[in-house]
Amino acid sequence: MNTSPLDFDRYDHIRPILWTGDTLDLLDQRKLPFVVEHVSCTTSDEVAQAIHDLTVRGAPAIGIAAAWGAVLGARDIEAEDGTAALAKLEPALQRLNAARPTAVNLAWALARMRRVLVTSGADWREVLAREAQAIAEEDLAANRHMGALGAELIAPGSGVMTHCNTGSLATAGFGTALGVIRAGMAQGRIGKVFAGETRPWLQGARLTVWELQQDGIDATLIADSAAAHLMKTGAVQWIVVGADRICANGDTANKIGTYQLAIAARHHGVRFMVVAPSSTVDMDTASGDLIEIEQRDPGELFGIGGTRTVAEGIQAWNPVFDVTPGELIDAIVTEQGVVERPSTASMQALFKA
Ligand SMILES: CSC[C@H]1O[C@H](OP(=O)(O)O)[C@H](O)[C@@H]1O
Repeated sequence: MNTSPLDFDRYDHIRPILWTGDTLDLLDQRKLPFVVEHVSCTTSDEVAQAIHDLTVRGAPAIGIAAAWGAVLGARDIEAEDGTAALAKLEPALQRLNAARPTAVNLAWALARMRRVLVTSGADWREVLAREAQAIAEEDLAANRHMGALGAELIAPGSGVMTHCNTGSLATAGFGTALGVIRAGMAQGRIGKVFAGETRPWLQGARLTVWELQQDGIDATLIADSAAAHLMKTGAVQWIVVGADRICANGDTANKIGTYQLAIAARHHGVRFMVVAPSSTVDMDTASGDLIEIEQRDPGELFGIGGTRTVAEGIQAWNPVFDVTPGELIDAIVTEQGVVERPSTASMQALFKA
């Protein structure tokens, strides 16, 4: 097994969020992998729209984008201190917060921006920009640390499957679940990586296998419906996924399809790991049944790659997240530590201490 320190720079080839000092340039993830194009936002409402449209997506990434959106929203505000500035900025923050309901990182980032504003004086504008930068830098550091913590749980020669996209495209870099896979591959712990296509938006097929290909990691793409069959073959020892909101009892909201992966994993003796920074932990929400699950346009189910595949007049139901109960999760890996067999007690031991 390779125990040399990870060369993190080699994973820095993809940056979905670029603050130019004047605009927020977002890699348009709706067009990847074939079109690599940025959308340049100059206002907070343009950032809110980009989050809603999944131009930028991924729980940590939308928190970071919203923080920079707050900086853009403050640009035209005149105020003698941060409290006065917040009073004028609040409507824009509300519109950013309304962009998507499930990932707690969005509200968490905006709450951080409010907190620094109310304690700022005349330099509130610089303080706000520094806080947005800090949120991004802390996320990258957290991902690199979680990579090591999560990889340590994986026995050498393991097969790993992941779902959706949790890489550099969904974060400030390196990724959460994909960071564990990157670290595990580099250490020789992981023999094979499988990625679920993740219908209907295809984050796995369009983003994850493309990200790993940039690293020189050959991931095997599978249809979402092939996952349980793959586990039955014994090729997979861990399912490693990200999260959008982790509740006080360990219940975890993540991309639709995660819950059935956890059920199949438990049935087949495959272990289940959730990897997410503490900005995704919501100790104020007691359990998963209290999480608002985003519903998106049913039309996303009517075609693929711009080609319609469903007859006109068909009904569709398109929740884009589901909730995996804590008892189906073997480990929740955060930068603050690992919660094994998550429960209210084990979560409080780490996050309420
Ligand atoms: C580290 S990303 C976490 C989470 O966000 C993704 O959702 P979306 O692509 O809709 O923003 C997915 O659920 C990932 O697991």
